[in-house]
Amino acid sequence: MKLLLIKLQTSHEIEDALTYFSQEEVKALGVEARKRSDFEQAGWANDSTVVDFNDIENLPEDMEFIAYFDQERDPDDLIKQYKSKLAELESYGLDTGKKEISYDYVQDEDWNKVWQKYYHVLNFSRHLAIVPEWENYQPEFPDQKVITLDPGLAFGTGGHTTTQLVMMALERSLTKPVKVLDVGTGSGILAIAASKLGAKSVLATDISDEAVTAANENIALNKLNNIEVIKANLLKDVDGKFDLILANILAEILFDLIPDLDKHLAPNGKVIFSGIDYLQAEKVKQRLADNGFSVKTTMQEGRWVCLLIERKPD
Ligand SMILES: C[S@@+](CC[C@H](N)C(=O)[O-])C[C@H]1O[C@@H](n2cnc3c(N)ncnc32)[C@H](O)[C@@H]1O
Repeated sequence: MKLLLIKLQTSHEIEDALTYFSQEEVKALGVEARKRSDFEQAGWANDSTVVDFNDIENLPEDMEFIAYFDQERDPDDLIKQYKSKLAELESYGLDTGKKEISYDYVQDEDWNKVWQKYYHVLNFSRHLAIVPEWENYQPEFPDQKVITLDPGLAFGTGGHTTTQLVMMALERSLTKPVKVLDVGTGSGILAIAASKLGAKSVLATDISDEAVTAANENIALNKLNNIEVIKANLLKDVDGKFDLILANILAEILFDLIPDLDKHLAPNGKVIFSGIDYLQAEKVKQRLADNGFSVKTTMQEGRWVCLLIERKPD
């Protein structure tokens, strides 16, 4: 089987936005970014190494972004969607670079190698490490929890800033064994992190069948028996109340979730929202305030904002 590659010559400034768009909106199987600065830094980091740029094949002017798709997808339609995304990002004042878009096909075997080449151990924090199924890792601390992961087709390798912000917020918020709800679980990474950090039980939901399958596989890989995965649209098919609700989904989707939060949040419950572009953070905070919630902590890395939320005091 072959894979379709959509290649963009663009600017490193929009790597996160393109990654999110590719995985969330046009459902790429995976993405890869080749940045000129990575090669330059390789030279600076090892001062005995001389990096001859002429030796690097197709060295991008700034960043080459590649998104991988099933060969059945229509390249012209995808190019149209990427063009309109670039125009939208440009309208926010972002640098979109050369904006050249082309497509190509590669054999699937090559893709598998690429996939594995780009996912490595993430020694994330004092308490968590994310380890691809095909790598070996010895924890840096005897009690560091290891999350074994094969992200498959679902979002959530641990590499994305929005996921990492939730993992940090989880470490801060999970101070006792409580009931957790992970909305939009993707690969299951946050549900697994919550369970390994001591949650009593976790309900993980996703609207996508691929995500439900990937999450169940990853839960089995990690031998956890306190996580249930269901297919659901936000909180619509969810029963019960939870002490901690996590949702790493785009702001547009979080807006639909906010009105149902109160019904599913236990007394003294907490909520963690991520996936919010900083340009939309104030709007999300306002919507939360209108629904009886207040933001206790705001975390930001690059463009991405993560909110730690509680009910407004009476
Ligand atoms: C950005 S990914 C987050 C994955 C993972 N939780 C992480 O933090 O890495 C968002 C996930 O939300 C899911 N999703 C999108 N809209 C949804 C909805 N209306 N209801 C439930 N899940 C949804 C997507 O399928 C995707 O798996």
